[in-house]
Amino acid sequence: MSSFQQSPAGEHTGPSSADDGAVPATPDGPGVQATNGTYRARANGAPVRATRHKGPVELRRGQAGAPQSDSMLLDADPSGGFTRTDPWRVLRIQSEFVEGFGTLADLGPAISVFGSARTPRDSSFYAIGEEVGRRLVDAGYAVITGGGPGAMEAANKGACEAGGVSVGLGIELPFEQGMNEWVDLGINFRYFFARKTMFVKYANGFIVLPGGFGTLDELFEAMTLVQTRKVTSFPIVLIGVDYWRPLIDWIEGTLLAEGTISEKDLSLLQLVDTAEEAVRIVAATTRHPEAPTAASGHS
Ligand SMILES: C/C(=C\CNc1ncnc2c1ncn2[C@@H]1O[C@H](COP(=O)(O)O)[C@@H](O)[C@H]1O)CO
Repeated sequence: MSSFQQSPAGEHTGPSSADDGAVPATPDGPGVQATNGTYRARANGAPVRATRHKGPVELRRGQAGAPQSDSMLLDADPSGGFTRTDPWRVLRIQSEFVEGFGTLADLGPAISVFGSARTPRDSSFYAIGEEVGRRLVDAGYAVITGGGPGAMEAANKGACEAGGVSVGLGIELPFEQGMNEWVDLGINFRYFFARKTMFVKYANGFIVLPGGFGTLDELFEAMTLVQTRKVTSFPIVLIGVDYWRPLIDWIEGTLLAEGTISEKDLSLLQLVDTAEEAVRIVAATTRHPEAPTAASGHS
């Protein structure tokens, strides 16, 4: 038996030998799905009994047998393989931005505080982190951290205990840590880059405590964004002169000396030893905030 391929407009697009494959039940009689996904009518050319509409497209005879979008949506895909494809990931990434923007839009003035996930609770930098959180709240800022342990926990603790808005932007890691207990408004991210956007978009400046690769990554991203004027009026304050001095010396002695950065770029960083100085600098450099409270609504 022979059959023909037919476009939705009803033009014949060429012969084919068919009687193969599954025959979907359609309102107009049976059809056969071709390898290119179109449907062709059987040779006996079922008469047009109905026209199926699919958005702006009209489908008749065999073409009308194409599965409906709804039924494809509701059909279980036993493999679940599509969730490991890039188009699906794009949607997941988009959902992280939607969730982040939606949750943080009303946050008000905020400062992101970075620092090592490994800072012990009995360390002087943990105490300084707590004081930073507390002083930021007293100055009218919400405190945003990575929501993890160490310096992040310290800043969240200070902010929470001072009655401010304590935000944690957690990251999914192979070794599950969970959000520290001092986070009152937490969002978990799968993707570092989506999370990093939130640190910058919803903060008026950065305070950076001693840290490792993660902290350096966040610090250098912020410096690049300020250097390239992707963000403006964005103070970056490093706490811990002894810890950061060798890095600053290297930046000065090598990067500046070799001309890979300019004098102006170097001035992006401010180096201090106390929470008080750090908060004074960010407060002086950012617009004066209205004081948000922990009760501020976020939907
Ligand atoms: C490695 C350990 C815990 C990991 N947990 C983290 N949770 C949330 N955020 C994290 C975590 N680790 C790194 N970060 C981010 O990077 C910065 C700290 O990284 P560093 O390498 O420790 O300096 C921090 O600001 C977070 O945004 C505990 O063993």
